[in-house]
Amino acid sequence: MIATLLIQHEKLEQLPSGGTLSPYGVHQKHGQITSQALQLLSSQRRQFSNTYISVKLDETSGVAVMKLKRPPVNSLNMELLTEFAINLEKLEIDRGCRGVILTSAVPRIFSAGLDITEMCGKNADHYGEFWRAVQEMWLKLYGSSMVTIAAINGSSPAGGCLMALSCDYRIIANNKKYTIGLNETQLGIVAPFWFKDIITEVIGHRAAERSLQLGMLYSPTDALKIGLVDEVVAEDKVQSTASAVMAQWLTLPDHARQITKSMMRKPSLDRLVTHREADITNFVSYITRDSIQKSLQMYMEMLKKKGR
Ligand SMILES: CCCCCCCC/C=C\C/C=C/C(=O)SCCNC(=O)CCNC(=O)[C@H](O)C(C)(C)COP(=O)(O)OP(=O)(O)OC[C@H]1O[C@@H](n2cnc3c(N)ncnc32)[C@H](O)[C@@H]1OP(=O)(O)O
Repeated sequence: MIATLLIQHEKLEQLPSGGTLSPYGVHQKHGQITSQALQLLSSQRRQFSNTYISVKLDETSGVAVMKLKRPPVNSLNMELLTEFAINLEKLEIDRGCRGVILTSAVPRIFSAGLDITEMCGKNADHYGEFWRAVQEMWLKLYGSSMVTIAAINGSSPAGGCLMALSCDYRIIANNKKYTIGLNETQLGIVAPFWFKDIITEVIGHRAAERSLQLGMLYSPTDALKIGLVDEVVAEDKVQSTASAVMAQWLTLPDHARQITKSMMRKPSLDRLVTHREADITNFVSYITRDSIQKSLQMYMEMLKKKGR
């Protein structure tokens, strides 16, 4: 028992921020074994935090709450994406964790999507690396065997919406100021095929086509109408509803639910895995076009003007 706890604890040790998946073996910390064991036995919660992600795992329920914490808008830069993938992988291999609630620590924003500055004025190698990190985040989240619930406590455009769409269930706060959707065309860019596939899976072909062509951002109630979210609840009930829904989902045997989830999601995952390198090449050649760089720069300027 103690040995198992030790292994789990060491798997969940805080990693250096901004790092890549590093081996964090079970034999690293012999000297601390006794105090770690005692600490673990007296506590039902484990927490770890990187620069842009914090995780709290409740060992009693087996549910982790993962929060994005990159003010002002949780835009997804390379470091955040990398930390996200590492933390999710750590939870994935932790037997004590069966479900993850994804939410934001930044008031009024779930995530503003991909960090546009990562896609402007950089070189091709950078864009390639960035896109690989975006793919990795999605493969890990969409492909997770855990129950994943998005507790959407703020606006969630583009890549933020993709994250929410990749979860098993979406709960959004009832606030007209919050919007959610894949608005890429409004930036003058195209949503990648796997963004398109996932929104189509969730809301159906007709709604997805309209939504994607017009780059639509929906209020919570409109998002509910088209099935982009599963539930709209009062702002102060988002987390408790997420916990209640999670508890319900966790009443099912993991094995049956996981295989079912995998059957449903495998075709989309396989499509990206098979075409991963081509997708990166395509992204790099697209994003380096002068016209696309200009569109993104203009969009950033518009955002900055609006903020003044
Ligand atoms: C042929 C086929 C080829 C296929 C190739 C595919 C290529 C496709 C590539 C990429 C897909 C793109 C996905 C994306 O996710 S792009 C990002 C889209 N995101 C948005 O449009 C959201 C933009 N932001 C907002 O609408 C708002 O900021 C808000 C609603 C999220 C929050 O509003 P508010 O609270 O009023 O904050 P501000 O607008 O004042 O913003 C504060 C601060 O943050 C900066 N900022 C906002 N969003 C981003 C972002 N996504 N990236 C970087 N920075 C962002 C904003 O500029 C302000 O900065 P400041 O003025 O310096 O303070």
